[in-house]
Amino acid sequence: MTMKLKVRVTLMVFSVLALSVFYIAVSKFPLLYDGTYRLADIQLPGRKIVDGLDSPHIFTFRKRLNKSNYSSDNNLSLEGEKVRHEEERNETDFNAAEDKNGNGNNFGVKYESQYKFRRANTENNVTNYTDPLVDKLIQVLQKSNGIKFNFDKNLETSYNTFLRLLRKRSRRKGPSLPFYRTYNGGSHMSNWEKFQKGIHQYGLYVPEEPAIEDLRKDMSSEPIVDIEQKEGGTQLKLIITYSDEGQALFKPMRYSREQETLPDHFYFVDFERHNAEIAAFHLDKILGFYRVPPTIGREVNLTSEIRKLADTKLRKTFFVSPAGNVCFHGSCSYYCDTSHAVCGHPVMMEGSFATFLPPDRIAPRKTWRNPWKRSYSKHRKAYWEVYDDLCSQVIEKPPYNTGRRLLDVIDTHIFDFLTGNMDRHHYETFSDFGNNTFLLHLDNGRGFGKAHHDEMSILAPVYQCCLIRYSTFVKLTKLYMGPDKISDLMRESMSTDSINPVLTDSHLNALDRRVAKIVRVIHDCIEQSPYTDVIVDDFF
Ligand SMILES: Nc1ncnc2c1ncn2[C@@H]1O[C@H](COP(=O)(O)OP(=O)(O)OP(=O)(O)O)[C@@H](O)[C@H]1O
Ligand SMILES: [Mn+2]
Repeated sequence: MTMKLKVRVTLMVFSVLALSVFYIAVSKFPLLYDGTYRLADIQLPGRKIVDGLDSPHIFTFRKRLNKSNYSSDNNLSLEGEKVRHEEERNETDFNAAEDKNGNGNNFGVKYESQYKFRRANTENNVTNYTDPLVDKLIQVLQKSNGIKFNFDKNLETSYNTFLRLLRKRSRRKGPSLPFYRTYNGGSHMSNWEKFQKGIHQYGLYVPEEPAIEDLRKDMSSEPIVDIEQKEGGTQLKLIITYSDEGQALFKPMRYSREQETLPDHFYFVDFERHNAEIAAFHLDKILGFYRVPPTIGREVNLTSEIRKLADTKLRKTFFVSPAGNVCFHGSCSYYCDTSHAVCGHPVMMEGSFATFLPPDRIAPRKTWRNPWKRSYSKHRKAYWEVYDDLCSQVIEKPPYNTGRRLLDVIDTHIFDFLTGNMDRHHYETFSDFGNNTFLLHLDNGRGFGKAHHDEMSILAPVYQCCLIRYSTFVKLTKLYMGPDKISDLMRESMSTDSINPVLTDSHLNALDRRVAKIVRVIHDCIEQSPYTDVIVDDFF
């Protein structure tokens, strides 16, 4: 036999072998491969069917939209739009859609009804959430790819070790901001400078960087030397300057930890919670995202630390309430009048302090409209709340048609589902890093408002796209399986904050429950399509 013929025969034998292995795998695990799967076919049980984009139904709907002034969502103007809150104030119907009865369909509620959890270990107020279908998914994944999904082998491994091993396999650090590449801050670099210098293409910081913990300590102890009201935004915020010239964004405490969002309040009239901002930092870090600026809690003396440094305009808004507490309301576009004042007890007030990002001239940021933005109207639903095919439109358009962006938006929604934040109208990126960069998770104050309710609709990008980043999936599955639960990791991580306990036990417990629910949504997706189409690495 000639050499050429030998190669050919070997190749043929291999192909036959590979085909038979594939055939056996498919017949044994039908769950794992469904050759008929297309993105447009995604249909979760109990939810309204939306056929492909060419469906006459959708077509008629589009026409109706185009005739009206609802069209903003339809054009998918996804780039660079500035944050606008006119929607809230004027209740215009930006990004809105209406079903035939004028109510919209809340898929989240329908989705909810399908969950049946088995609760175990209810001692010490601790609840484990298990779902037999999630357990089955984990077994199936392990059988089909024991290297990628080696959960049983890691059964005893702590979550933090698991995270470290996972990070070893991925890009950990990218290039830093151009301004900081050559900057070495002279003889002494403060921790906030080290933080800013450490911002890189794939995250705000790396967890190994000691300056992050030191910066958090600085923010809770450094004397405050200047304050200024933050322009823009809807709620009162102050820019704090410390004696080492570092700056932080201060959000005052309005609620006690136990105060839940009022049942009749929409997400867009809910006050922000300072503890939600702090908890969001810890949650983001535990999830290995590193997309929330380091944030701490601190008690300030309203008279000697704030009023003393206020300019005349801000000082005029300070007063003593009938209860004898020092209050102020500042001036802003929305919640800044006597009836929305924030008050100390009697002069001390808790707040959240988030490290300031580098200013625009050093690190300009780009603001993007979230494709799954809500309607910000009490009468209307957003398009994606009524129809299920938004993802197939988004996935066609830059920057979602390539690179990491869509997976990042899905991560953001998973993060928001865990905190219960429905207020992700926009997100920001650093312009210098282009499109292949992480999304900043700023403005998390509307999370942790309802401990006993899980808002499934926040997961819409997950169940409408049926996509999740591999690393996010295995982290959540690890948290589901233990031994470390997300509630315990959060409790531990937040224990050093000076306003500890940051979250009530009910909110911590909710995190465990929500982790199980996310993995269950992924199970439902994999029931419809091959797991390799659902659990993906950065793609395209
Ligand atoms: N850590 C930070 N450093 C620098 N700028 C920040 C930081 N956090 C937030 N910002 C900026 O401040 C603006 C307002 O902050 P935030 O969104 O938290 O307040 P808000 O009152 O909820 O605003 P909005 O009503 O627009 O949602 C944001 O658009 C963001 O660009
Ligand atoms: Mn906001």
